[in-house]
Amino acid sequence: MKLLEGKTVLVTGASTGIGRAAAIGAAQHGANVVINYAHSDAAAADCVAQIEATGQRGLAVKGDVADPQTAQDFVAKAVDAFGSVDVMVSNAGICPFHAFLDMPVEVVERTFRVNLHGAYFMVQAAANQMVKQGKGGSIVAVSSISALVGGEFQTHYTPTKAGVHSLMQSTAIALGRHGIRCNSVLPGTILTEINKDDLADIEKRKYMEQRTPLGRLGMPEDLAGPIVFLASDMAAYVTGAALLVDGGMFVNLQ
Ligand SMILES: NC(=O)C1=CN([C@@H]2O[C@H](COP(=O)(O)OP(=O)(O)OC[C@H]3O[C@@H](n4cnc5c(N)ncnc54)[C@H](OP(=O)(O)O)[C@@H]3O)[C@@H](O)[C@H]2O)C=CC1
Ligand SMILES: C[C@H](O)[C@@H]1OC(=O)[C@H](O)[C@@H]1O
Repeated sequence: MKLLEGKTVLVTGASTGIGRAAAIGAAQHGANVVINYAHSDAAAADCVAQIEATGQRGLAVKGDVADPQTAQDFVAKAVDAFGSVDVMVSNAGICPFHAFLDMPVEVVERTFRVNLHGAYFMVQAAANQMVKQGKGGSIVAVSSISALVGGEFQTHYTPTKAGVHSLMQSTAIALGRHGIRCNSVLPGTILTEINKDDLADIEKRKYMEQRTPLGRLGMPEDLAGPIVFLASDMAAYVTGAALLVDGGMFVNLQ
C-alpha cells in the first residue's frame, strides 16, 4: 500500500543520511520529491537518481537553509516543477561537536542558524504555500532525542533540537485551523555523516550501542517509515506529537 500517492514532498538536507532515506522512502510511497542540500552536489544527484528509479519524479535545489531566502526559493521551485507542496520534511542540520567552555561564537551562531532558523523559515514558507492551496498538508521536523537529554559536547546543538520540537508544538496550534499537521521525529543515534568522526571512537560507539535496548545503532532507513507515516493520511488525527525513533535508548536508565 502506497501512502503518499499523488503528493509532492519536500525534504531539506537530503543529499545524505536521514533526509536522503526519507526522500527515497517518500518516493517509494508514490510521491514526487524535491530535495534541498547545501554542498554535496554528487550525493544530491544520486538521491534524485534513486527517487527516479522508483518511477517518481525528483528535483534537487541547492541552498543554505540558514538564509531565509533559501526557503522561499525552495518552495517556489517545487511549485514550478510539481504544482504544489503537500509535505515538508524539515531535516537539514549540523552538529560540530565541541567542548562548552571554549566554544567559538561562530560555531554556536552557525549551529543555531542552520538547525533552528533554517527549520523555522522552511516550515513557514511551506505552511504559507499550503494555506494558499487550501487543502491542508503535513509538516514533519527532524528533532532529536537530544531535545530531551543533554550532551557534553553538544551544548550548542541540543537547544536547537529542543527548539525544533517546540516549533512543531506551536505550529501545530497555529496551523491546525488550516488542516496542516505538524509533528516531529526524535531520532536516537543514527549512523550518518554527522557523527562519523564522533563514533570513530570505538569505546564511545560501544557505549552508545549498549545503551540501546534493541542492541544496535540506527540506520537512516529506520527513520523513513516513521516520517512517511506522519506525512501520510494514516496520521490524519496526529498533530503536535513527537515520536522517539531511538531503539529504546531514551528510556534506558539502568
Ligand atoms: N545522525 C543522528 O544520530 C541524528 C541526527 N539527527 C538530525 O538529523 C538531521 C539529518 O542529519 P543526518 O542525516 O544525521 O546527517 P548528515 O550529515 O548525513 O545529513 C545532513 C544533511 O543536511 C544538509 N545540510 C547541512 N547543512 C545544511 C545547510 N546549511 N543547508 C542545507 N542543507 C544542509 C547536508 O547537505 P550537504 O552535505 O549538501 O551540506 C545533508 O544533506 C539533522 O537535523 C540532525 O540533527 C537527529 C538525531 C540523531
Ligand atoms: C550527532 C549525534 O551523534 C546524534 O545527533 C543527535 O541528535 C543525537 O545526539 C545523536 O547522538
